[in-house]
Amino acid sequence: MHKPFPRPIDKPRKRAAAQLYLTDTPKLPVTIILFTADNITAERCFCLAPKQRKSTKRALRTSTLPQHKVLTLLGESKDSSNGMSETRNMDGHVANGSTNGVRTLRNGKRPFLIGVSGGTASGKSTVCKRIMEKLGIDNVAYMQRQVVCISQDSFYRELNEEEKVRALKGNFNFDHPDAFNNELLHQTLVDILHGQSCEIPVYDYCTHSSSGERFSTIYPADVVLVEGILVFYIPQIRNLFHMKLFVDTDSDLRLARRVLRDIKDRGRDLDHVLNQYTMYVKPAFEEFCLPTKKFADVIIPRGADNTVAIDLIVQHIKDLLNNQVAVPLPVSPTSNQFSSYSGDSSPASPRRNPADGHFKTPH
Ligand SMILES: Nc1ncnc2c1ncn2[C@@H]1O[C@H](COP(=O)(O)OP(=O)(O)O)[C@@H](O)[C@H]1O
Ligand SMILES: O=c1ccn([C@@H]2O[C@H](COP(=O)(O)O)[C@@H](O)[C@H]2O)c(=O)[nH]1
Repeated sequence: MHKPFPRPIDKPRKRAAAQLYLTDTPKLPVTIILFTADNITAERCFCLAPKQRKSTKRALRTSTLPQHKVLTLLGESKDSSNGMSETRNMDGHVANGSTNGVRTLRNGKRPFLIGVSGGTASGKSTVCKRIMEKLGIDNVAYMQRQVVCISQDSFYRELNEEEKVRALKGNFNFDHPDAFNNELLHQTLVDILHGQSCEIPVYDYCTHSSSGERFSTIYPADVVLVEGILVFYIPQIRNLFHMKLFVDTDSDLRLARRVLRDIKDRGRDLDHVLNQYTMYVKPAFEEFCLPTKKFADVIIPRGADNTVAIDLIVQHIKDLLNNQVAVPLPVSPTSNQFSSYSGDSSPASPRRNPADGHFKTPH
């Protein structure tokens, strides 16, 4: 359970710099993150009218007020008793029921990012699902989950008309690193590491596209699982993970599972699945996915059948959540043309990867 909020300020000299993250959708709550000298200390959601957003942003830009002052300025109710304080808008109205506050991070620490890779239909999603089940997360409301899971598939890039026609015929290579919007995935993970809520596109395998209108919100969580065939391929993305898992399942079994799944869930027929598999999926697995196995910290043979491996990982996550494991900094990209993750608050010095600095597919 996280502590009641606003928390008592134990050290008066600690000042909070507040940062306001605005979403483009006016109806969505804005997220305000309070930083102190050592780390993110709290994150709150507020529903503000557009005008209020502007003035609040201006007021907060240079703020070095103590936390409770910042929250007063924002109109937060002070009489929270259950750790999920009411969030009020600037007029003092309850914004959205009583449990709409986004949870604060585990003692203000940065989230722990776990990458889960492996070939198609190796069981990546199933392994993540088992981990969540064993942690009992699936019974917890989305906003309050300590562990969340996202898929690289949400970050497939938009296709042009000609590519769409080819995709519908099974003639597009969805297993090549360039099929993804890697910049967006990278930026999303950087935002997650900074404790921000993120919106990720909802991908439709039948139309091979994200609608552009449907998003799912990822709320700040202590542990974030990121699964996908190529999450370890791009160094800037790979280096953001604190822990890397590779699900290693026999390729015949993967093909058999893929055939059944793609026909049942992804609107394909047998010809389509087999053509795509032989033409693109298998060669790309060998060229791009399999070579990234060497980056894994833990290889999970037989995927979700490997209950011993899953139990060990679950135990590690539990220890993390109970603060019994020191969280290392992920490798920080030195220079990046898209965004930067500055893990500047940790004393640990980041490991550097000589391949960093160029955000493109390393052919
Ligand atoms: N251990 C398992 N035993 C039986 N079926 C499984 C197992 N793991 C995964 N599957 C099935 O195989 C298919 C692919 O699994 P999934 O977890 O979606 O793989 P990935 O995320 O790696 O593509 C799904 O239909 C899933 O239900
Ligand atoms: O529009 C699409 C997008 C992706 N695919 C295939 O999906 C897999 C990756 O997902 P897994 O869950 O890891 O299997 C990849 O092999 C693509 O070929 C697709 O067919 N159509």
